[in-house]
Amino acid sequence: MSLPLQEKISGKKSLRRASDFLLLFLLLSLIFYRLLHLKEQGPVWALALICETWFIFTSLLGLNIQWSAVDRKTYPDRLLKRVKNLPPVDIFVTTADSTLEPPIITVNTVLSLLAVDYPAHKLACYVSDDGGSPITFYSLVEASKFAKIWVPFCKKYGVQERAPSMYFTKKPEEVPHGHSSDVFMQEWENMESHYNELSKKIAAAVQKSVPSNLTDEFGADFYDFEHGNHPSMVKVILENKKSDRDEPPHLVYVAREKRPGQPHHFKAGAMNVLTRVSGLMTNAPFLLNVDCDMSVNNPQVVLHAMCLLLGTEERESGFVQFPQVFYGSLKDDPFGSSLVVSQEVSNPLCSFRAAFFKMLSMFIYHITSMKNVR
Ligand SMILES: O=c1ccn([C@@H]2O[C@H](COP(=O)(O)OP(=O)(O)O[C@H]3O[C@H](CO)[C@@H](O)[C@H](O)[C@H]3O)[C@@H](O)[C@H]2O)c(=O)[nH]1
Ligand SMILES: [Mn+2]
Repeated sequence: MSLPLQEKISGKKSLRRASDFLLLFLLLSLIFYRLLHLKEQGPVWALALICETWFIFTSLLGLNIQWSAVDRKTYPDRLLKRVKNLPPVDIFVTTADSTLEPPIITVNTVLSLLAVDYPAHKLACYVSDDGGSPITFYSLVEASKFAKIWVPFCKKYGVQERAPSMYFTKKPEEVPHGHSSDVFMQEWENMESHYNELSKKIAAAVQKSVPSNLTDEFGADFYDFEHGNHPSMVKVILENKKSDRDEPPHLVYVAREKRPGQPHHFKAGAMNVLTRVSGLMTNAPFLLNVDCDMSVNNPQVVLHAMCLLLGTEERESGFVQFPQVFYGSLKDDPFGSSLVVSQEVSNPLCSFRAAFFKMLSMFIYHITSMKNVR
């Protein structure tokens, strides 16, 4: 019998459940106490009562979700042995404003995704640019040239952090197993200088606001692009022809049509367009959705997701949500902006970012909701 691709690990929950019950009991007693003295205390207590009731309601929802929470352990090595023909995955990256979301950030997100440990010809990365910005497009074209050396470097040395801006923040502490120190250091320095060059080119393009070499090679299409009023544009930046194992995946730039007065529905609208464009181009059965400022910090992320989506019992799963780790937050996170509690403890729901989806499940959902409407 073959070993499972994933295992559920249910920890001991009795202590946790007892403490949740105690907390709930205390909160309900508070509400009871407020109700008892509401008449004497007046409107301030009424307001407190409303707030506390809402708090208890949301706590109950959280309690409901975490009641039978389990940890899941996934086994990518078993997956690679068992599934010879891994399914294609379309990756969606959304960006909306080249000023608020500097292109170098989007570029790092895209590079980290292009370099994941998965057969490159099975991956296609679609970048939706709601800003319709030539700078973003230019940055992606430059990044695609860098990807041709970055992807093989990451795979050769088993780099863990595949967003170059993260990887080059410090010198490597050790030489990857089985490699010569001299050769590795030389390649590392070479790679770092190429990345610095890429960053400089992008910074210069941002400064000038129109990259000089956009005029001929690719710029022409952006000439009549007016912000918020332009036709749609789809450009294939990289095409993986399967000829070379180290070749990066497909990379496609998409700027959807925008017209004044037409609602564009923000990220949801961009995602809709991406499903249509990818449906015509690669039509993968799975998709991964990432915001432009999220890089991948585990190169096996797609394999881990596939362990959950391709198993037997897991056929029921429609999506796999990964937790997020935040960089650069304040020490001890006093404002809770890293969402540690909501992601890891109380609320493992789908946040529509850093999540894998099974296309078929969305399709089925669509059909069922259509039926309901009728
Ligand atoms: O018109 C738009 C607006 C936003 N985005 C993209 O959507 C993502 C999220 O938008 P952002 O403004 O960064 O919102 P956040 O608060 O950081 O994101 C959270 O909240 C959003 C809803 O407010 C969700 O859509 C996101 O998935 C979730 O990460 C980013 O990649 C944007 O580039 C677009 O593509 N088009
Ligand atoms: Mn954001």
